[in-house]
Amino acid sequence: MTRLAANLTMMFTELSFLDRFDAAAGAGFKAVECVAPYGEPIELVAERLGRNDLSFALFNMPPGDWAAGERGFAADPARTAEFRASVDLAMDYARATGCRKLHLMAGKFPAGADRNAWTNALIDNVRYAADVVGEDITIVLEPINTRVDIPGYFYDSTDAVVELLERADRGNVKLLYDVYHVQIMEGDLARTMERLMPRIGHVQIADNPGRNEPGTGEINFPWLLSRLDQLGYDGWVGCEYKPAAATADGLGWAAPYLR
Ligand SMILES: O=C(O)[C@@H](O)C(=O)CO
Ligand SMILES: [Mg+2]
Repeated sequence: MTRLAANLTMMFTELSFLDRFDAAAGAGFKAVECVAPYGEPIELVAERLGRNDLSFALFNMPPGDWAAGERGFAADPARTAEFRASVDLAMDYARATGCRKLHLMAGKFPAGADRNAWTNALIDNVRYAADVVGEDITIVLEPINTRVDIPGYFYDSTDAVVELLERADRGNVKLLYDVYHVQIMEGDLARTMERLMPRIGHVQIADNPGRNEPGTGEINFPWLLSRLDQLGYDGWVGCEYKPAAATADGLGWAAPYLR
C-alpha cells in the first residue's frame, strides 16, 4: 500500500516550518520529508515529530547557500572539508529525529571545470558519508532535471547515478527516484522503475508539467503508484510538489492513501 510523506519544503508553505508538521499530521500524513531542517533547533524538530507521531522519511544533507542558488557541493573538489563537516551536522539531526534516509546533493557543475575531478571527489565523499552514517542509514542520490528546475546540476539521468552507485560500491547508497525529474529527462516511467527497483532507496512525486499535484498533468499516478506497490516498493513516497492553491484544498488525489 502506498505510504505518502508530506514534503514540508513544498507543502503547507502558508505556515511556519514547524507548524507544517502539525498541518501534515492533521491532513492524515504519517511521515514528512524536507530539504533542510537545519534552520530550526534539533530539539524543536524532534518535538514536532514526536508530538504528531510522525516519521521523518528523509531530509537532505546541508545543501550550501540555497537562497544564493547552491544545490549541494559534494562533488566540488575544493569543498571536501566543508562537505565532511556537513555530514556530522546531518547525522546530529538524523540521530535526534530517527531519520534513516539522507539525500546527498552533488551541486551544479561550473562551465569549464574538470568533470573527472568532480566525479572522483563525489565518489570519495559518497564513500566517506556512507561509512560515517553506517548501515542503518541510507544515502540517496537523485538525478534532477536540468531542463526546467536545476540547469547545470551534476547529474540528470538515472544511468549517470547508477554508474556513480556502482563506482561508490556501498550497500547503503541508493537512487532517489523522483518521478517528476525522470519524466522530464527520460519518460518511460514504468519500465525505468521496474529496471531500477533494486537500486531505489526513496521515491518522490509531482505531476508534469508544472510540478503540481498528481492528477494535474500527464502522469497516470493511480496506475503508477499501484505498479510501484506491485514491484515491492514499501518505502515512503514523498509528495514533493507545489500545491496549485492551498495545500489542504489539493489533497483530494491523496485521500485513498491517507485513510
Ligand atoms: O527534486 C528536488 O528538487 C529535490 O528532491 C531536492 O532534494 C532539492 O532540489
Ligand atoms: Mg526530488
